[in-house]
Amino acid sequence: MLTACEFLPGQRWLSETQGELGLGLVEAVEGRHVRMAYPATGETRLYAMREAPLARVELATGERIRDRAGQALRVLETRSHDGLLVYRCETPDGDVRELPECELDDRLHLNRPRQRLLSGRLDGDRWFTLRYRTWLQGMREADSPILGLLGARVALIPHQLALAAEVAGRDAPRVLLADEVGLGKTIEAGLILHRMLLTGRARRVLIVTPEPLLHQWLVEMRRRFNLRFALFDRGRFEAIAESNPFQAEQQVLCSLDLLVSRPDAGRAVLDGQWDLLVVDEAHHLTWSESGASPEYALVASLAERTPGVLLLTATPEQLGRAGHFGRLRLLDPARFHDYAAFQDEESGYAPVAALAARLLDGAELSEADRNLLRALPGDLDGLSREAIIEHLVDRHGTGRVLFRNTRAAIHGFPERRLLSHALPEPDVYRTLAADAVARLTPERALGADWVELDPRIDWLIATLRALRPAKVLLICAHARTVLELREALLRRAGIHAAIFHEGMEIVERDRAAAYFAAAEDGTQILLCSEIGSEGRNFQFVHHLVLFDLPLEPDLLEQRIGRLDRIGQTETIRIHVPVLTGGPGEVLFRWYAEGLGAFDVICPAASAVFAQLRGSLLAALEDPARTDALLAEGRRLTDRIDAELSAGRDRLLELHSHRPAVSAMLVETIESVDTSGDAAEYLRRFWDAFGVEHEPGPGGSAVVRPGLHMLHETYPGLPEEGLTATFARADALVHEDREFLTWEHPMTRATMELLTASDLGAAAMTLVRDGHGKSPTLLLEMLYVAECPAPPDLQVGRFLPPTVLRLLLDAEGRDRAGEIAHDALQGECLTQNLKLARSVVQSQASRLATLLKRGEGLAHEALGALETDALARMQVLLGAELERLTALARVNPTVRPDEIERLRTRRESLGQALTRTDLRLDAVRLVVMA
Ligand SMILES: Nc1ncnc2c1ncn2[C@@H]1O[C@H](COP(=O)(O)OP(=O)(O)OP(=O)(O)O)[C@@H](O)[C@H]1O
Repeated sequence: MLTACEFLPGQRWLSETQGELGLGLVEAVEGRHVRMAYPATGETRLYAMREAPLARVELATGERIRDRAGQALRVLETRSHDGLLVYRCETPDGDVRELPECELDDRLHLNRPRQRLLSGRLDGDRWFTLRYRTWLQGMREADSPILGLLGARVALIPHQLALAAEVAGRDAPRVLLADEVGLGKTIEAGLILHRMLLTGRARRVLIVTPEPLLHQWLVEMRRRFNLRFALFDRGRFEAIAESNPFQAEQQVLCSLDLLVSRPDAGRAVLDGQWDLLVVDEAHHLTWSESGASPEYALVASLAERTPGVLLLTATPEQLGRAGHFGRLRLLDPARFHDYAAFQDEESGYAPVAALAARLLDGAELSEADRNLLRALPGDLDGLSREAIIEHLVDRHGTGRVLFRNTRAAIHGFPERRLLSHALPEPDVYRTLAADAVARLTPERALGADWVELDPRIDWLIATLRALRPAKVLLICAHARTVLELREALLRRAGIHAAIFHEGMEIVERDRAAAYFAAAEDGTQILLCSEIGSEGRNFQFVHHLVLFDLPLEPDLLEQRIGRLDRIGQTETIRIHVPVLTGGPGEVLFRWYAEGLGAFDVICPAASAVFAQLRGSLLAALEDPARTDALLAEGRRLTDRIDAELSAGRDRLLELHSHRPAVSAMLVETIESVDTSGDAAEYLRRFWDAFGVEHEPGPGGSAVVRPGLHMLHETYPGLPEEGLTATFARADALVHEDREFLTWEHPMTRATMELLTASDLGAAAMTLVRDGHGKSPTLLLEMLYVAECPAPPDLQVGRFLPPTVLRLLLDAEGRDRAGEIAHDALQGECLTQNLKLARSVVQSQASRLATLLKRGEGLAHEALGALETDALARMQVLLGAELERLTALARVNPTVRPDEIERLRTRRESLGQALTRTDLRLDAVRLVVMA
């Protein structure tokens, strides 16, 4: 609002005749004169107080402004102290601060649609239309099920989308993502955090990974989600002078090793005030009833003080069930406090899972099923089959905390083929190695000479030659073996190999991976140690050599998972050189015949291993026991497989993948992808703004800064320009092209640029509809209702910034329902200011009446909007609360604090939703002639 009042030094005023001077600042009052400084232009003016063409600047609640440092703010409240104004403002991050008026941005353009229209300061018609579309798009996104999922550069893989939507929809999710290796846990975590960031639910995010995976995460977050994480290694940690370096960044990626090995880093990270913690390869966090590793202890402390926690592991039971329990305990210590009780509980899931499965298959229910249904807590009578299944899945087991998708449930994965090669075990291996386990990697007992007598070397050379030019990944247990193998291949056969092991710096490893991946002059083989290759992506390779075999079945799965992952297009050939007659052969047969773990993933493997570990070790020492071991292994595998698929795993599978939900998500994203809306919006904006764009190769667009752009720069557009695509398929193939969607930072900055400025706030159009009578007027008004609230309340789900469009005819009737905005396209009168101004002058009093009438109508509509939003919020949160409370009675994985948070949220939302701001955002005069 601009008001008249007395002049005082420090006040801000605006020149009514020379708006281009920027905001004025009263420097001094000298007798009857006032001296006004205009810091934006460096000018000073002296005015006679009585006739100064100046208007006092007093901002209204809800106005978007900036301070001198450029920080974007929204006004929450205005207070006056001795004639000077202080604004209470909110930053986009939800922080609240005070801003004295003298700190206002000197270049502040006040968005005054009314004044602009009446003074004939008009923008092009297309800006008005863009403005309207921007608000409409914001409303569309607010409660969209695909928010955060749409803009990721990923193929639409159903189980990932459903999982991400479910987890990101929770208040402070704490879950273990345990999909089988290579099914996309990193992508799932990325989708979850992308949505949480876009909705404001998370701002400070910490990702902790093993050191070798740091760079891969950095790249995946950047290229797939446009998220720029700050990578903290030792150097960076030391280089930041702040007392807590982690406070310097909002999104941080760092290694668990750094946090554990440096006490100062560990302390600092605990003070980081994170909203969301992601821990990759969480099976490294070891726990047993008698103690925990330092890594575990650190993550436990972090998890205790961070509301959202995502733990990722493909092998949740690596190192046993106790470790698995320990990881669940990190997520919810209150629920998982007693290991024995946990084990008991798990054994009770089978009948419930069987019932859920029968319901799912549409089978007739037996009397026993019905009895079980009746015996289960909660009133299931009268519910549909789908609803009963949902209840069963939701209310039993670790369902809400643990997600595990399997290849068996997802389908469409390529096959694996085992190619074993029997080789004689050299005599010296038998005598030198300390015991049978040591003989599994016998070369370690010998010096570097082993390469001269080990038959696996010649076999490897011959195999590589036969497979040439196909790429081959070799994995073995030890880094030393990797180094010696490389040398032997070079010396004996002139074969260059890239290497990858835990002793290498991250940069060296990335270079090696790139050297191997290069299609033309890359190496044929990459030699990896066990740890060195964990979590890495090598799906472009189809041949895997297991130079030795690990004792732990989960490690075998991790190894095969380097190739057997999303994106693998061919049958995977697994080559195993087997040293016959010794423990190597026993272990090979154990995997091949006992567990059947080469051809497909063996879900029972870790449980069978835990039970038969002693027999396996005995057979390694004494191969004569092998047949008995294998028979026992097969029997146990079959039994556990059957139990798992009937019980725990079936429940897990039903809960981890909801086909109906994922189908809806895929369909919705595809329809937005194919609508071309975002492309059309951006192109219109670029044309209006002066950004150059032209068709590029293969349907792409080449975008460059134009010579006469409205502003000097355009957000996210480098001087040299960029190539962009609007097509998902194209974006997946051409990673060098920006994937422009509604969620891309460039699109979001464009939308912000429009709504935060006054572009298109006043416009005038001449529509010639040939009615032959004297011209008539229509006044189109866009009101925006905004509900100020901290971002984590997510008020936008119920009342997003909402545009109310009014179209008043000369008699003040609202015709918006009859005449759409798009139907009123005509001749923009911006170019003919003389005509525009004469229309305004001649209609000034009618316009004033219409504007007033519009305000009344908009306020009426606002009341309805608030009532409606409140009712929807009560219904939705009420149902969520009811569900959680009911769930808590039967399934203790629901944490009491979850329920409490939801309750508090409902209350705060109830208050916030009655404090909506309403303002006129834009106005357009349509002359019908
Ligand atoms: N939706 C997707 N679109 C495109 N690529 C994907 C998608 N999901 C996964 N991928 C690719 O598949 C591979 C495996 O994904 P990811 O690394 O997320 O799996 P993971 O389950 O974390 O694997 P690991 O168990 O080895 O840690 C990666 O190369 C990833 O980029």
